[in-house]
Amino acid sequence: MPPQDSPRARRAAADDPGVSDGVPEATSAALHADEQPPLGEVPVPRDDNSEIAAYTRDLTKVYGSGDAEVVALDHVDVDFVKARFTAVMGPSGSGKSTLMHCVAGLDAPTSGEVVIGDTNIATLKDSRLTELRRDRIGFVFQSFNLIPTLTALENIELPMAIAGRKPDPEWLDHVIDIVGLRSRLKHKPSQLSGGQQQRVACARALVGKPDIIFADEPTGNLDSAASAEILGFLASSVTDLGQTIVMVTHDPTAAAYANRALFLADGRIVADMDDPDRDKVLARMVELSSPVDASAPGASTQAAGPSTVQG
Ligand SMILES: Nc1ncnc2c1ncn2[C@@H]1O[C@H](COP(=O)(O)OP(=O)(O)OP(=O)(O)O)[C@@H](O)[C@H]1O
Repeated sequence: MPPQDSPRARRAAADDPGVSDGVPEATSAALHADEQPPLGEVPVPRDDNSEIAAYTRDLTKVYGSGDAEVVALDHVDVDFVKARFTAVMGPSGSGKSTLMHCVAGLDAPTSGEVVIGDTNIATLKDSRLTELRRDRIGFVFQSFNLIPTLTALENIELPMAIAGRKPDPEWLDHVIDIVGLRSRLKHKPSQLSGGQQQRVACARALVGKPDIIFADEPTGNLDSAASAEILGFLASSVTDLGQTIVMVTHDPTAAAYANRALFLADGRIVADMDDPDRDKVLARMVELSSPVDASAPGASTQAAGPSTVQG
């Protein structure tokens, strides 16, 4: 797995020339602290954002009003450090999709700041926001979202073609090789398996070298073998290419491919786990979805806490 993502390791990574070149080195692995804070105790945000791909401050999203009001995000502060793979987890309705949509500029916050690189997207006009999404953000969706009438290669090139840009041929070649699609480039999506279609979507996201890729349940429509392939590919694009990825998932096995798992409950971040593995993630999910029984052995005394988080 890629280098660990503890706050200390992340600070070290920020000073690491290997990371600032966009390719993380393994040096921060040794700095990983294996301890997880209890539920609700999460680190405060960093003040040095030099190596942060995206962050939010005081991000709040309220849907509806009056009796119908729903606070989907409740003053969320989170940093996504460059060249790291973050899984966003939490019970249904906890705010995962809303967080992703607000950070990706797909939905407007009610209040607060969302910054991609050095651009506060809350202040952008619609046309600039569309450009930013096209040029600096990659998306991978559960349903692949490929154009059925275009070949795999045309789908990969589409966002850049819309932007009137040509992909760097060497980089395009490299991406095609890493996703293993060379022999399928002329196939239409209907002639590809689900896993191959998702590889096309991953290549499409990677080819423009975005600041950050958002993956929304990328393995939700895949069998376990194809899921493992896609998750392994996403993880290696972080380790080998220095890509930053934020993935919303319900699946603890998928989260175990990430460097870090954030847990949302009621629109707040209530836990921040470095080096997630399936069992640790499952245990947190169980804690989050069951009422806390203080008399239970080993029960956490806090059900939820501050939504401030360091990336
Ligand atoms: N367009 C909307 N209008 C009103 N309420 C909404 C809207 N979108 C989301 N919500 C509400 O906001 C809260 C957070 O929803 P969100 O979809 O972000 O949760 P989630 O964690 O992604 O859920 P799931 O895991 O079920 O996809 C929920 O209570 C949801 O009902």
